[in-house]
Amino acid sequence: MLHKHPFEVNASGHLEIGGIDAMELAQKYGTPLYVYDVGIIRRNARAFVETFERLGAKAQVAYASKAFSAVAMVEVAKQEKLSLDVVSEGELYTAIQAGFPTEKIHLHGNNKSRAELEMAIEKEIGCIVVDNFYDIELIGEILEKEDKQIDVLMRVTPGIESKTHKYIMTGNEDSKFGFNLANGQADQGFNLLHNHTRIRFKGIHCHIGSQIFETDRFVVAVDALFKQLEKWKEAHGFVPEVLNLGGGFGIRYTSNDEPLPYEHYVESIYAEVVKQSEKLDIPVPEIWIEPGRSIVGNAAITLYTIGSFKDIPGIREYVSIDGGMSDNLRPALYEAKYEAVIADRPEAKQEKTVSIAGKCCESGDMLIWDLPVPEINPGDILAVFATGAYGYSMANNYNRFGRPAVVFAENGKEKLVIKRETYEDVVKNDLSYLS
Ligand SMILES: Cc1ncc(COP(=O)(O)O)c(C=O)c1O
Ligand SMILES: N[C@@H](CCCC[NH3+])C(=O)O
Repeated sequence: MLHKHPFEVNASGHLEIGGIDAMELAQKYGTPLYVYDVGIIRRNARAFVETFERLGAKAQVAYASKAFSAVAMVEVAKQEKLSLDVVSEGELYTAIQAGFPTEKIHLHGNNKSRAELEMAIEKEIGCIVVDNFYDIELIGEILEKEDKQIDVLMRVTPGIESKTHKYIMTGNEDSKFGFNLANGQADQGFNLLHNHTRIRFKGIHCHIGSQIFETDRFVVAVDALFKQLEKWKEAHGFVPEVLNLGGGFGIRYTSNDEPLPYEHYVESIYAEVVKQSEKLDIPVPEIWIEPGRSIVGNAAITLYTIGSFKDIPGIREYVSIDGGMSDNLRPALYEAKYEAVIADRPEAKQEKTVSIAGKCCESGDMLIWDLPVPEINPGDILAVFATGAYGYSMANNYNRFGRPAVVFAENGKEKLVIKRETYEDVVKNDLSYLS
């Protein structure tokens, strides 16, 4: 284990990913390169699925594919018997391309288009999570036109502040997502949904935020949902079939992060749902969760080649790599922190502290501030840990860089699963103005 990250060093003293030497991967596929250890993805998925099984809970673990959506990833999710959370037609299309069972797909989104909803209804996906009144109207219209029905959950905003970056809080009252519990919007939504002739209203959903390190926020969320359910039971006799507590389970980016074992979240959520169901005198509903980051986050490493150096004596030394905010937006967007090692000597004695700069034309394109490193030179391969979630999925073509390639490695075998974008790819939608 390197700095508490789940990777090993091989007999040559090199970093190893899924049983493959990181230096070989960099040489064969070039850099920047995302490499996933598929064994870690499976282990993460099983921690959730097997805990529900052990507890005897009826449950669905839906991988939130926004964290990393790709045909190969969806195939692994399918193998691991996960359900799938998608938030767009593109993610839904990816799932369908990967042959994912549509009845286990759940569609989210705070501004679902008619085309997205039509596709979801045409493909008869398992569930649409309605986010607002416009959703209900559009879904109703499409179902009427197509003479169909569909299962629906209502996303509610419980007014819970989670301890995380404000850009990734979602359960607080001032949020663009969901029907607020406090101001009566959830009641209005309920009135539209529960006697709808075509919408099969199954229950409620809430997602309090992302990268959360404590179970008590989830317990508070369960309590908030049950407070509302009690009102709906008394007034309308409503009994939910499903409660979806979203995702948000925190992972280790740096050695300062101390994530909880995933089992703890499942156990706490389940215990509270059972307790509250008994109190309300209803059968324990099916519990759904939507982990994204916690399935893929710690499973990938990004490999970069080190290039130029700039030493400002008494201030800092900048070391530039061949990627940056174009393949990992998180440091620029959330001041997210990462750790990294030099791939062919990950355990070498650290000699100095440098700051790792991306190559985009932005002062804010800094991947890691103040990273301890051994003696390093241009051409060295830098391996950044825990880049598996919201890395590739938020990659972009800023400065017209092509997006990196993605490789899956497992048990000493590797496979290219996303090709590197070429410059032809980058200009493929451009049309000449003059000819
Ligand atoms: C509705 C919903 N479900 C699931 C997730 C996945 O969250 P995470 O990747 O933190 O598990 C998100 C993202 O925050 C979300 O908005
Ligand atoms: N993209 C964010 C998380 C967003 C969660 C999706 N609702 C991150 O990298 O942390």
